Amino acid sequence: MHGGCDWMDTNQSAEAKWSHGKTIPVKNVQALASDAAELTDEAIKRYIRPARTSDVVAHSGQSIPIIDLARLLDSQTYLLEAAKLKSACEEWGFFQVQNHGIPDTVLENMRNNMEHFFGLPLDEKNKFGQLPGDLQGYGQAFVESEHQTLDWCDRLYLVTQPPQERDMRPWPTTPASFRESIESYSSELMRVTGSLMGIIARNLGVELDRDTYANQALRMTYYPACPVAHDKVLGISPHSDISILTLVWELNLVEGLQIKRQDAWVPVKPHPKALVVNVGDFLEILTNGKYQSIEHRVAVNPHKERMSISAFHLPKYDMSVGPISEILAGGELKKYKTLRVDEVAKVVFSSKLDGKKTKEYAMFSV
Ligand SMILES: O=C(O)CCC(=O)C(=O)O
Ligand SMILES: [Fe+2]
Repeated sequence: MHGGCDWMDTNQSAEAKWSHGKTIPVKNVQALASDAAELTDEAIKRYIRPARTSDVVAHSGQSIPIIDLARLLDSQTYLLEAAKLKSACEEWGFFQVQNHGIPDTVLENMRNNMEHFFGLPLDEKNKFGQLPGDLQGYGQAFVESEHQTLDWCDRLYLVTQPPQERDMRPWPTTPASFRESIESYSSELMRVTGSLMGIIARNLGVELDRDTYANQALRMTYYPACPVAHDKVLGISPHSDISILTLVWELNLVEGLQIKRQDAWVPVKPHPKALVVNVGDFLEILTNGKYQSIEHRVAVNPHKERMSISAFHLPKYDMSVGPISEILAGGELKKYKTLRVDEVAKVVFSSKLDGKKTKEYAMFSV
């Protein structure tokens, strides 16, 4: 094949991969929230959740473990820090990573560009909006019905790695340095993920092919302040991530993320120098449940907007993932089916966020 045909083929295959998830378009939340007079009971009724008994927020001072990447990479301190990582994966499924080595300039550029982008007028942001049938771009996700409760956030979602999977159309060109910032941020996060996954594999006593975490997508989320009924509204519904590993940067340090632990919601305090890392569903499947993905959600703030970037690292889409035989103890049965990654993605990306969806789908029934 030559010239134009090559380009078309590449473009079509990127589109085909991402058209397997779908979402119903809904109103922009930032625009709704920006006009106090607009925030009538009628306007926000689609965001209001029925009260739930499991809504206890733990304020007992529990906080997720902190892992130091520099200590993990230093042979003098490796053993102790790797043991901490092992227990964080087994006992919590969530931890913070400090000393990740991402240059301050990379983080600052990304923060400035993201703030600038979300501050643009709606029609400017919509130039990079989702097209029908595509999840990438500026918009929303996980809306499967006209009746479901909606999340109080807007998102910019982009497939970033490997580079040949990129569709550049929804990558913003305003501000001018945004694409370059995304590129640098994305490769730094790939490096951190590679280091963590190397040690996670050693802790598990297995070899993990890099293809297992070769795909990366960034979800940049903007949660407007919610001056009315903020205690009945959520920024993101309870869910676990489909990924192998997710790395979240709470870039303006506003609280909101809460993780489910022993039936209470534990707030995660943003740390200025750390990334929040969580075990995803595919890592749970690979480890036959030794490491579990944890349900989490985001609460909204009545006065402050919140911004975060989630970097999802996933296996290549044409891979099949199931429990790794080498980590099954003698006689241990596989609890999860072996499924193609793109098939699981299709189910998860076309339905509303609702608890541990992948697990329901992938687990053998007992
Ligand atoms: O905003 C956050 O802190 C977390 C967002 C999240 O859970 C997600 O994007 O899957
Ligand atoms: Fe998440």
